[in-house]
Amino acid sequence: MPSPRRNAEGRPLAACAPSSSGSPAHGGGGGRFEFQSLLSSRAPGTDPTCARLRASESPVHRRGSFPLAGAGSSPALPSPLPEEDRMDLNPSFLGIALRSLLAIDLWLSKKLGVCAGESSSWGSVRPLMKLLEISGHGIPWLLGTLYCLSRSDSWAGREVLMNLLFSLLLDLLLVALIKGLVRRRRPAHNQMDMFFTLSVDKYSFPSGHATRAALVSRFILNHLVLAIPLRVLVVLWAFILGLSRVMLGRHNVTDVAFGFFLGYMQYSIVDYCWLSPHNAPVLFVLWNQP
Ligand SMILES: CC(C)=CCC/C(C)=C/COP(=O)(O)O
Repeated sequence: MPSPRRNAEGRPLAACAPSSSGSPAHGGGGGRFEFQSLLSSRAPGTDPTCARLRASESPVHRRGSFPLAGAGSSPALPSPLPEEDRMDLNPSFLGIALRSLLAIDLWLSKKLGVCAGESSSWGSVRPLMKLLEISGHGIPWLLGTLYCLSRSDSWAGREVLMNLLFSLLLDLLLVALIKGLVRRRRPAHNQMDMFFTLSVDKYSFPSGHATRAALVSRFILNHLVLAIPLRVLVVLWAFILGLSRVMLGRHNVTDVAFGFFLGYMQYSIVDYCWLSPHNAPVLFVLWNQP
């Protein structure tokens, strides 16, 4: 005989989720996530699910809301809850895994945030980290690319720079979009003293510096002929820039990890949509106008 399901406090849920319900609670309900009850930190008194539960536990409510039982004939029969409530109460493996990952992320990010303030354990390195921050900021990269474009006198150079400009703009757009959608706050230990930010930059997921570092370094490695030591330096710069985001307390580790992934994928998009005088002649002709 299967053992009754249990809620987050280990209490059996058999009364709320009868096994005859078709068991949507195991994720069969159209692929819906089930971790709402795990992620919810609402006080019991304010949680509508809890309110419904308490009501269903009341004998008065039970009798009145289960007409098939007949008034007084089966007072112990539970009232069936709407399907979505039963699913909410069932902690899934995915929910537990996500919560654990989040806890590790927050713990590790706090540990690594050693330059988050002047008085932090590595506070003396903070100015250096802030210099690195500027090296991955969008403004110098955009201005630098525009300047080089204006100075470039070869078609090949102009093509590469035009695509770098397109990459940087695509990156800004995607990062702003995701930050606005996810709205994850920056770590509590971060000091918001960054150079030139947009309004979405109050959010931390994903790290814009990490996406830019991955995108630009992949771009450079693919389009610039560099000696091996310089190629290593480019990769090191990207990695240290990402690490410095966590050390400065600007980001959690997962913001940077996802940022690297996103930047890497962005380059694939740029490569796929590569702009050239053949497929985007207007751009190149316009740029050549006096
Ligand atoms: C205003 C422009 C052109 C870029 C903003 C660059 C910026 C401030 C990104 C935020 O980076 P993190 O998400 O790594 O903190």
